[in-house]
Amino acid sequence: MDGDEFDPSREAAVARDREDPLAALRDRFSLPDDEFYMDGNSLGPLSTDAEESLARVVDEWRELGIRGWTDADPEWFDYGERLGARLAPLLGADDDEVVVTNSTTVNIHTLVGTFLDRLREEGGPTTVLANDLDFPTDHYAIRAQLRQRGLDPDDHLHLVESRDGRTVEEDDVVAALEAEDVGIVFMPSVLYRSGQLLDVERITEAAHEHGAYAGFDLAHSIGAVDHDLSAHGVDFAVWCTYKYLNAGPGSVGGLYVNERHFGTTPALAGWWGNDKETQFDMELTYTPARNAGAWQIGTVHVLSAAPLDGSLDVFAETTIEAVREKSVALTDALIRLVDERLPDCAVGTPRDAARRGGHVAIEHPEAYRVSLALKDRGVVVDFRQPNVVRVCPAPLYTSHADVWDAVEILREIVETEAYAEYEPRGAGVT
Ligand SMILES: Cc1ncc(COP(=O)(O)O)c(C=O)c1O
Ligand SMILES: Nc1ccccc1C(=O)C[C@H](N)C(=O)O
Repeated sequence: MDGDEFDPSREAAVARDREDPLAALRDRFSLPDDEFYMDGNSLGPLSTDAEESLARVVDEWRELGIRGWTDADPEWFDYGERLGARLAPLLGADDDEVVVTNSTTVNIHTLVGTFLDRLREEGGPTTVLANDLDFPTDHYAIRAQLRQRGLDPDDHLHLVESRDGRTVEEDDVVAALEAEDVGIVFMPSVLYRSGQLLDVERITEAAHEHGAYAGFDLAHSIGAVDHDLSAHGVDFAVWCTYKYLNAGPGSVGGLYVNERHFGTTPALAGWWGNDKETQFDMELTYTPARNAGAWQIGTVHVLSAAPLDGSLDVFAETTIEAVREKSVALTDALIRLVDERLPDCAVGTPRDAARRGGHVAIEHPEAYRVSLALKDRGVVVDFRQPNVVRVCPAPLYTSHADVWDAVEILREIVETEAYAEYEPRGAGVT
């Protein structure tokens, strides 16, 4: 972050918005005028485009019934592959390396399982390297896959430990690869709490130098950060589509498999991953598709994939590089405003844009109650244990003025201790 010439005034924020090439896209989203929606890193908002693509499938279901598999436009039979190809430019991948299928967690199961099986065949180490700040579901899935192969997860899941409780040093990932026999490095692109962006290229290179496979959970970067998975030689990746891709609650996830692994038998096989040419021959022998589609399991979830189709029409009006550029500008402004105006809060997100994803972790000892006070005042954010308010100025629908106004509301809550009126945290979704 350059230390110079940031004008913290609201007028300057409005002036930045006037120069914003993405400003018009905001109108595509259903967002109340009196609300600041800063939780798109958890659940993106509805766009008219997503609503239309969902309505289209419902109409086709009504009008075509079973014929929709072949006669719908687009046909449902290869809905997952087609959406995968539409996502490929956001990932720096070839069309057939990407498929929209399953949930992130299921995709971790099948891909970590697949590469553990490969390692066994190759006689490599069946150990997975993750980190101690991961989103829990990643560990649950990895540990379950190890257990299913008779491997003790306490011995076979190794964790890189964070030095500061916020970030993971790539140097420590490399050091772990040097010190231990690792079979699979599985890391997030962006840490869900602090928003740190890890160096996917460096981790992949280091993994390969040490004979390990490199897989990534892109849940917090897809749609906000540009990727170059194929150029970096990443082995596999997974993500969800309900955050920055705005495809709706529980929308279908996605996965990437590098083309050099095509033909590998998926750990969780099912007929939807069979070669499309022979799928309806109903052979009892499974023939994996020669593309990422092989990692599908059962029938494509057309209704919960449909909103993504429309959502990608919004992305098609810009480039992921332009989206990333605006995202960096917004998070930069947010961090500077917190520094300038909120002396009682700390920023838990790296200040170097190259190490930052699309959201900012604002730390305060009363973060939970602060998040409730913010929501009550129309600033939709979330709280993450133990002291983080996550604020996500998602670039497709957030302006610099929104960021300025949200910081002002936060300043007032913190300065007047307005959070004191709220109950401490109990159970439930935060
Ligand atoms: C890094 C990460 N992985 C996975 C998930 C969730 O996976 P799923 O969509 O399977 O619930 C989340 C958020 O819920 C996440 O932040
Ligand atoms: N899928 C959800 C369902 C309900 C509430 C939150 C989520 C999230 O996605 C949380 C998010 N992954 C996080 O980074 O905390």
